Amino acid sequence: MGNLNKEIRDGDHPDITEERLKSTFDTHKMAAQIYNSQRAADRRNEITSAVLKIPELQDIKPLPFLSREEKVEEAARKIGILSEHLYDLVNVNDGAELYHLNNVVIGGEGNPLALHGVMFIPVLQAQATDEQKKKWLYRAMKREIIGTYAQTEMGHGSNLRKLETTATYDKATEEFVLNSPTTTSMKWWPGNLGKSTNYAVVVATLIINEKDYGPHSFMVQLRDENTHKPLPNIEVGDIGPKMAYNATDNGFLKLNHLRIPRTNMLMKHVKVEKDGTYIKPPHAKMSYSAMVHVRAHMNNTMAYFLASSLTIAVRYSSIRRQGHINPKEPEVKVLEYQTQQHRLFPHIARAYAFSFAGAETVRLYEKVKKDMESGETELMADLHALTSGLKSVVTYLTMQGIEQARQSCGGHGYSMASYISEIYGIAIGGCTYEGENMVMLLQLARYLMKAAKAVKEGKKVEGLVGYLSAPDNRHSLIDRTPEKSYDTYLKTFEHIARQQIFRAFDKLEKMLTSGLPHSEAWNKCSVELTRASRLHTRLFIAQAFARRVHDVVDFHIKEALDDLLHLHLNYELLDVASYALEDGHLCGEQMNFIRSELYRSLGKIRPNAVSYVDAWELSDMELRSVLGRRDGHVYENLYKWAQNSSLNRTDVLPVFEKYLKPLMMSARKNSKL
Ligand SMILES: CCCCCCCCCCCCCCCCCCCC(=O)SCCNC(=O)CCNC(=O)[C@H](O)C(C)(C)COP(=O)(O)OP(=O)(O)OC[C@H]1O[C@@H](n2cnc3c(N)ncnc32)[C@H](O)[C@@H]1OP(=O)(O)O
Ligand SMILES: Cc1cc2nc3c(=O)[nH]c(=O)nc-3n(C[C@H](O)[C@H](O)[C@H](O)COP(=O)(O)OP(=O)(O)OC[C@H]3O[C@@H](n4cnc5c(N)ncnc54)[C@H](O)[C@@H]3O)c2cc1C
Repeated sequence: MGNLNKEIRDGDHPDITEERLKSTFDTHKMAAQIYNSQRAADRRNEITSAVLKIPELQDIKPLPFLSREEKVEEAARKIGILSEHLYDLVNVNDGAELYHLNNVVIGGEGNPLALHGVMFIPVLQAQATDEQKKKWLYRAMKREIIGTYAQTEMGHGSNLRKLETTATYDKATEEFVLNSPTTTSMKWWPGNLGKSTNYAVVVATLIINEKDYGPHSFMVQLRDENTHKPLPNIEVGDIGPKMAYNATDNGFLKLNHLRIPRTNMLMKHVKVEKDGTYIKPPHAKMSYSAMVHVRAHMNNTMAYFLASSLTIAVRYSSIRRQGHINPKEPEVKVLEYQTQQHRLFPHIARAYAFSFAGAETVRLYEKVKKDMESGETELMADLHALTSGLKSVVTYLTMQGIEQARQSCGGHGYSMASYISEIYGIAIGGCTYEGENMVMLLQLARYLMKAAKAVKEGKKVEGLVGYLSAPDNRHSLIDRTPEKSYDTYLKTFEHIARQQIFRAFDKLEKMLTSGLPHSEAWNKCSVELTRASRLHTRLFIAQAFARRVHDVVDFHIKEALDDLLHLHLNYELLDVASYALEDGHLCGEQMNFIRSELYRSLGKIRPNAVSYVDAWELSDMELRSVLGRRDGHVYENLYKWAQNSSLNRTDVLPVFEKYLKPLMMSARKNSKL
């Protein structure tokens, strides 16, 4: 039958092999749950193996030792080589395969085609007419041109309706005049805009006959296709180094009365006729599709970042020995400490939960995308609400989890040899991009307040907010029913979310009734509103996790996932318990029960800890972490890694003669006086 944990190899560190031998489930079958099919999990490993056979695709040296320019060049070099091998390595129509290939070969720090794949192509697919697709999309897919999505400006990102870049229609010439009138109107932030791309979909405020029609999308050629020089009336460049993600040239763009043909406006759903007549889209927010596309996929990318950090931390914790639990016995693996388990295991459960919630979200997204092609827009509001809440909650909790993973590695976690700080830097960008988290929580809150109003008016609501109409127990049944059921936990989460949604609703209503204008009342309630959104979203995540466990057929996988779900429900409930204690839905006795279940869960998870992270099947090449090495041989490789430091090229640095020697000489002279 072979080992259940598929990472076991001869010569590995015995401490990590010992962990893997304890596995109660087949890690490759678990990978099928994480990546949604056995075929997808197999393909990931096949792609990794194929990449390992191509020497030019390996990192020239560990990425933390590269300068920013070298990072940009290295990513571009690999993109060039990848293009030659692309069709042999992946199915280019499969986004998950492409994403995996990118993670293995290039990693998360970015590459010249990042925004091209993530936003430029999707926006053309969703918003270009057939004729426009022929002109740009097919060239973009063949990489004859490289594009990005240029929306955010120096002065405005969140509030799209106040973008300062204008696209003024000139009926006489049938052109739009694109202009950045102020410094703050410059596009600022778009990925790859700085140096890599030669085209961009620019989002600008449409003006026809002096009337403002709001943000619309326009295709703009930025650079000459042969020389790559910026075209006339265009100023473009890089915005400088960032916290992380520095292989990517996030850029600025100033448009100086640039004229583009009328047919460069993306017109699948919305139109400006030759005579300037404006024809509305079937839904006002259809042009926001590229953002929804990324938000819908972010749960999975965040789950991946979180799982990467945890793989590093859990593997390292299984070979790191420090201190004693029993003073008569040798030093223990730090993974034995309950505090270490409490620090890491709930985040493992979250990574799984985000992946399962992500799969459901992508399914809904695909449905809405298909509907939109035929002008059907009914589910757009549901998708917008769901993705707004999830992107905010998942990015925030991912941030917490990665930082805990880093701290759990002690001093070595702080070294770039762990690579966790880079993963952290990349992941936390997600709290900001695609809609600042508070802004997006407030978008979901609008949807929740509408649902709450409907319920108050005696109407029945369904779908994602159906629980607002469902019967509620005054007291939680956790620990009060003979059978062990997750339903009691989910009902408690429902109660908490429902109470908070109505609390925010009542507060808002009270202020409105007192005569406060809506926007002011909204602002004064906004902390309560964001709380409601978070609780609603955390309920959805827990439900998605439970739905997945319910559907699993394989006994051992189901059992292992069930343990994670149990940990998740107890940990998450403790995290938000104050809401349930407030109105007596939970009592002290139940809190004790939940706490003791949590501790019991940690013990249950412990033997499988390494296998839970191994099941993500993240290769050494994609983890880029000395601490997270599959074979557990950390210490000798830490020493090897440090040899890459340019400071070690000579024993004595020039700064010694220049500064340190004079400093010490003069100090010695002074002390002789
Ligand atoms: C497997 C495959 C591959 C793919 C992968 C993807 C992976 C991604 C991760 C990769 C990792 C690293 C790569 C990094 C890439 C970084 C990319 C970052 C790119 C960007 O950041 S682009 C810029 C993003 N900018 C924003 O998100 C701006 C945020 N602001 C807004 O979206 C809007 O301004 C806002 C807040 C929605 C408000 O819009 P506004 O028009 O002002 O509307 P109102 O507030 O008045 O609301 C009116 C009404 O409209 C509804 N609404 C709003 N938006 C939508 C929507 N999209 N759909 C449906 N309905 C919408 C809103 O709910 C209101 O409804 P009411 O009924 O309440 O009136
Ligand atoms: C790594 C990275 C990559 C990016 N890539 C791209 C890209 O490819 N293309 C692109 O166009 N853009 C890109 N962006 C820009 C990004 O989308 C914006 O920065 C983001 O949408 C946030 O907008 P902002 O910067 O205007 O934040 P601000 O809105 O200025 O946020 C500042 C603060 O104000 C608060 N705030 C703002 N409005 C409200 C409100 N209505 N209610 C309550 N609080 C509010 C926020 O919560 C926040 O605390 C990228 C950004 C990053 C960090």
